Amino acid sequence: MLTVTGASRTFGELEALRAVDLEVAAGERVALLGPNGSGKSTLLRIVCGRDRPTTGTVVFDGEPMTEDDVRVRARVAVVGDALGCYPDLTVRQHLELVAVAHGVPEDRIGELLRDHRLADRADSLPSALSSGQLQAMLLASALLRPRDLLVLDEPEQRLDPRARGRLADVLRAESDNGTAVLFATHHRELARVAHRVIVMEDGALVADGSPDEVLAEADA
Ligand SMILES: Nc1ncnc2c1ncn2[C@@H]1O[C@H](COP(=O)(O)OP(=O)(O)OP(=O)(O)O)[C@@H](O)[C@H]1O
Repeated sequence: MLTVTGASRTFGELEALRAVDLEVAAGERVALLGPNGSGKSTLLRIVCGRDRPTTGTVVFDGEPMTEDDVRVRARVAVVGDALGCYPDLTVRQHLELVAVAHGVPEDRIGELLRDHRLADRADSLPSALSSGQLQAMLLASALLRPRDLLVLDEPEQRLDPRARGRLADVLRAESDNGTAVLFATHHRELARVAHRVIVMEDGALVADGSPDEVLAEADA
């Protein structure tokens, strides 16, 4: 589904990504671990078409990704920033907007609100939500729209342990349905949900293997 080859990204003198190669297959769950500033978000922004590599290529479903690629906008769901949040729309209106924009029926909205413990906040504005509820709304929005690749940047942020458990279930169900899932996390237990864990350091991929292999090595 996704092939990144030799992707680098520099910001002035800083090499935030150093010739990264990465493949994620349909139905695969891949976790990115690594310290603050190691390049995880930079890589995720590039794979979802929100930034371009300074050098290297990104191929999505067999086609080179272009700037502001319509295919990517239609098929890649992203959870990772609050940019998708309008201060004057309620939680339910956000989901309705996503449904209309992506041409999907609105009949799953109620179920998503219930699944993500937002049913009693459906008529609240984002400013009245807790940070965990806001994160739940962004996740529910991504799950309402069509997607072949789901990209999540630290989706566990601000979630309590039960909500984190639901997130782990969502990630498993997504890839069981054939969606490629790529997520950055600082939470090792969430990384265990992945088929493959990749560790980044200083802009480079320094380990890639099963959760057992990679996390045992990281502990050593
Ligand atoms: N727009 C930008 N301009 C300049 N430097 C940037 C920019 N975006 C990222 N960087 C730098 O690139 C490096 C990688 O940042 P990135 O956000 O990818 O790290 P990360 O692994 O996601 O970190 P964290 O775990 O803290 O989220 C950092 O040194 C960061 O300061």
